[in-house]
Amino acid sequence: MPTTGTGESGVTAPNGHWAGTGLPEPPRTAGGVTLCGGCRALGACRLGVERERLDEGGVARFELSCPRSHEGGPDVAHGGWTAAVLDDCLGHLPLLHGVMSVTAELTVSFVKPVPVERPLELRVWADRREGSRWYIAGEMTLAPGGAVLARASGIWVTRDRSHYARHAKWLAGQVEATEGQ
Ligand SMILES: CCCCCCCC(=O)SCCNC(=O)CCNC(=O)[C@H](O)C(C)(C)COP(=O)(O)OP(=O)(O)OC[C@H]1O[C@@H](n2cnc3c(N)ncnc32)[C@H](O)[C@@H]1OP(=O)(O)O
Repeated sequence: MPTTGTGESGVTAPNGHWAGTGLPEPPRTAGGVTLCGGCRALGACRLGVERERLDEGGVARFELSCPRSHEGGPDVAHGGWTAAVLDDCLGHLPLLHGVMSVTAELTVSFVKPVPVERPLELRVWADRREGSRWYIAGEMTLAPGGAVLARASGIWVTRDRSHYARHAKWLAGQVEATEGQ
């Protein structure tokens, strides 16, 4: 992934394009975390993902912790945080292969309460690929000891650059149709 250097925030400014999409590469933090639209202004992942990498076996590994701002019950994560971070990290597996995709289905098992502000790990792998569909699974564990806290699996569908333009066109059509009512 070509880059133009690292700014003061540690976020690497991209100058390349995702293979096959024509879309600009998203920026990455010093920890290698690809930033989505909402996190770019902050220069950090708001879900608390600190590091990400692809290991030799093709498994994506993440270091993270649940920020206090996502506390649900006392000292434990809101389930919405757990689902969101699993969606985000599972979707980063195609990204780490230079492929853009969107979540089509996601199933989450909440195995144990997730403590806030504790080091966590997440492993993500592809069970199989069929055409444009990636069948991805992952497991969140407590960093010391490796107790499983949550599991997720789902389907990601690869997209090309027309995805968002197509959406904008579809939305404009919906708005136009309701304005005429
Ligand atoms: C770091 C940067 C990260 C950036 C990536 C972030 C990734 C995410 O956040 S993903 C967000 C959550 N997921 C989504 O928004 C996906 C929404 N769903 C979809 O786009 C589609 O259902 C999708 C692509 C999964 C379906 O794919 P596929 O199964 O191949 O079905 P396909 O036959 O092409 O389309 C199914 C329906 O969706 C519609 N559709 C597909 N793509 C689009 C689109 N871009 N715009 C509008 N409608 C669309 C089709 O027209 C069709 O509609 P209908 O049933 O009425 O004919």
